[in-house]
Amino acid sequence: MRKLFYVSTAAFWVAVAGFWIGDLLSPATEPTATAAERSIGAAELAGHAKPDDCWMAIHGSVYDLTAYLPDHPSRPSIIEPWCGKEATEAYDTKTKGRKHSPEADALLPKYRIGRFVGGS
Ligand code: HEM
Repeated sequence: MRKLFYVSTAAFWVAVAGFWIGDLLSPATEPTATAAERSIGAAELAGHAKPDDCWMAIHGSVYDLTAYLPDHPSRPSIIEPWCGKEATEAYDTKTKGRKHSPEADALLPKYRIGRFVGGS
């Protein structure tokens, strides 16, 4: 009888320690990037239509290109009119039927600020 008492007491504390350690090891619940993604409509986009505050919607994403504009290789007058606008076609053609390079595509994620939910 005494043996049964010792064994069950030990089993109880092993179980308590197991739950405690399991809780410590489980990952903390943090909001995911997807949950935190901003949805941006055409009206909000249009509020950022200046070279010193320039957002564009390209292929369903919104980019804040303010910091990039001074580095863009074209004349400013070619890219700046697209600030605040849905600019997929301009991006895909450079306004003269030529695609941007893969290097240009690779720059985009750095400036992404959300998902475009407005019409084009
Ligand atoms: C949406 C409006 C845009 C227009 C109208 C536009 C237009 C142009 C033009 C005319 C050139 C120079 C001539 C040429 O290479 O053919 C150029 C080059 C370039 N643009 Fe844009 N651009 C736009 C947006 C962007 C964005 C958002 C990025 C990247 C964040 C970008 C990155 C580049 C790069 C890296 C080049 C050098 C050539 C290449 O890699 O294709 N552009 N763009």
